[in-house]
Amino acid sequence: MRIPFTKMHGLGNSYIYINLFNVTLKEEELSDLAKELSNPNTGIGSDGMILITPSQSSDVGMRIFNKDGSEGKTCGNGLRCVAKYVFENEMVKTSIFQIETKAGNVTAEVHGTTDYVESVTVDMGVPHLERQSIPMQGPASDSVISEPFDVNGDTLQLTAVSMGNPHAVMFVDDINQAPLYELGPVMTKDSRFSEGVNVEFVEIINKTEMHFRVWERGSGVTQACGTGACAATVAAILNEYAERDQLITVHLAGGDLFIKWSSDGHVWMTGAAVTTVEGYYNKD
Ligand SMILES: N[C@H](CCC[C@H](N)C(=O)O)C(=O)O
Repeated sequence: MRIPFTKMHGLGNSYIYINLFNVTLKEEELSDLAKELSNPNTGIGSDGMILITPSQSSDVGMRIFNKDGSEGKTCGNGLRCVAKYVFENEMVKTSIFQIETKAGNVTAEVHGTTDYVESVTVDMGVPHLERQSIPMQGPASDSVISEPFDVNGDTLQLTAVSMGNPHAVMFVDDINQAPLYELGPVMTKDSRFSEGVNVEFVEIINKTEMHFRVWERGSGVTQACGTGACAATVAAILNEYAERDQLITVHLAGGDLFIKWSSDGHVWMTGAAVTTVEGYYNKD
């Protein structure tokens, strides 16, 4: 079976995009297909697979699968690339439109033309802080803001934020010393996070800038994580390192994202989206 695909990335966080307006895939095959396409040796190579789907409630829908075949609920870098793709392919008629995700519908605005969309702004909605929304073990309505979290013999100060997917944010003095590889794989599977967690380390530079690194649930270390950058900005503001309504520059390994947690509660993310490959994948 020849499957048409587009490989795109947001700051180096790459996915293989399949447009289900043109292709039919079996639900039971999706997890294995994501693993297969993500494999750099026998597949195409990416952090996972993203499906562009018809939607009853929005202009289009998006589903994200991690490298290990697990399905996430949303994806910031993915949303920007989906917005670029559907606008450039004239699947939507306006530069502002809705995208349905498993974490709810979001509004995207593309910057550019149908010939070339350079960047995209997405209203990522309202973050959720209660343990039950992360989800995280403990009193359901409590939030977790710089709370002690014992792991691997260390006690870390952890802030938990859901952007529709779960994030554990820790602040460090030097991002280059962040224990990403030591703690990422352990925390992402810690039983206190019943659905796993995306693990982020942040070094505050000043009130409007931070360094950021991520170990993603289901994909490991990636170059960037859009929902993670949103979660890190919310965590920085909750810990009074930054302020609401300010545009925060998040320096990720793959580049910069511009995030604002506005006083109406919504988190706004702006950043690049790049198409690198279009082709056909020969599936046995
Ligand atoms: N890279 C994505 C996040 C994927 C999240 C996924 N790892 C999960 O929640 O399982 C982003 O740009 O937001």
